[in-house]
Amino acid sequence: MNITFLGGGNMASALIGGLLERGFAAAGIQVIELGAEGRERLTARFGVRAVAAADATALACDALVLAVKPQQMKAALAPLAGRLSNQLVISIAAGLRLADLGRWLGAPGAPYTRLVRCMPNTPALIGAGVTGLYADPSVDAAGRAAAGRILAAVGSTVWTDDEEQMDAVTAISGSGPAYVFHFIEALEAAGRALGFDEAGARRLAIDTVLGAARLAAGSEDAPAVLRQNVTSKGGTTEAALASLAAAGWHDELVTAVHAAAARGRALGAELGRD
Ligand SMILES: NC(=O)C1=CN([C@@H]2O[C@H](COP(=O)(O)OP(=O)(O)OC[C@H]3O[C@@H](n4cnc5c(N)ncnc54)[C@H](OP(=O)(O)O)[C@@H]3O)[C@@H](O)[C@H]2O)C=CC1
Ligand SMILES: O=C(O)[C@@H]1CCC=N1
Repeated sequence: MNITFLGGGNMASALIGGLLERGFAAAGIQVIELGAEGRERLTARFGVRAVAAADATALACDALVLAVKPQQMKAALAPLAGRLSNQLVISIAAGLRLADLGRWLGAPGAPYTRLVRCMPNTPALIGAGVTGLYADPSVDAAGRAAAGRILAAVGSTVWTDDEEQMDAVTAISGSGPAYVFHFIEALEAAGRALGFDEAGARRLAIDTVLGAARLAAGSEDAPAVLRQNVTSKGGTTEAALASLAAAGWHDELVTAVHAAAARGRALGAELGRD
């Protein structure tokens, strides 16, 4: 499979690194990247062909991965409009709907429909991402399998057959690493306040999150059961959880995820208007 990336920033680099590690050949990967520095970095790091604009060689691919910022997408797709034959187009952009991407990519009156919308996350950088995927109903099983293979190179995959759920995926797992990093920051700050130096507090915080996530991933017990296993009657955890409950922490996090999903929907509506 030959893959071309439109945009060669953070997420494209994560995906390319994962694909190469999984045995995809560098010769089968190209990147269309505006920045000269970015192009040099991509070629030096991955040995892939990087070009400033979509030439015929870049478009002679099986899959085109759209990896520019949502706000950059319409302008980035303009030079491609009406030039695609049957390439599978995979967007990783937050918010943007397939109908709008298809309109921007197609010829007048003939929207492009061989489209898959995905939402990976930054742990993809170390092959530990999770990606939600939604395919236009016209995409055949081979197209879905190809998209799944590309994203599986950087972690696990979860399909949905409802495009609206992609805003939920974005809010839960796309943005999710930021919530976890924020949690680590708070645990580290607490460690500092309780007398540890930065390195010690950070080690305790990060390894706690890492260990708990690995335990949850490998356990048949639900996270609530694992939490109860830590919580001794009349003990320290119970005191902390009571304090979190009084602060409404659980509900606040649910509200925050709703805010992210709403922002994804609004972004799609705003950017898709024209
Ligand atoms: N960051 C995250 O956690 C996640 C991001 N995403 C999505 O991934 C996409 C990419 O995000 P990210 O990698 O963080 O962004 P980056 O800004 O790191 O990468 C985008 C790249 O595209 C380049 N670019 C801009 N316009 C064009 C163009 N017309 N033609 C070619 N290249 C262009 C940019 O160059 P320049 O810098 O010069 O503008 C930049 O190098 C976004 O749509 C985002 O919603 C998805 C999941 C998680
Ligand atoms: O914050 C954002 O909009 C992007 C999408 C998911 C993670 N980062």
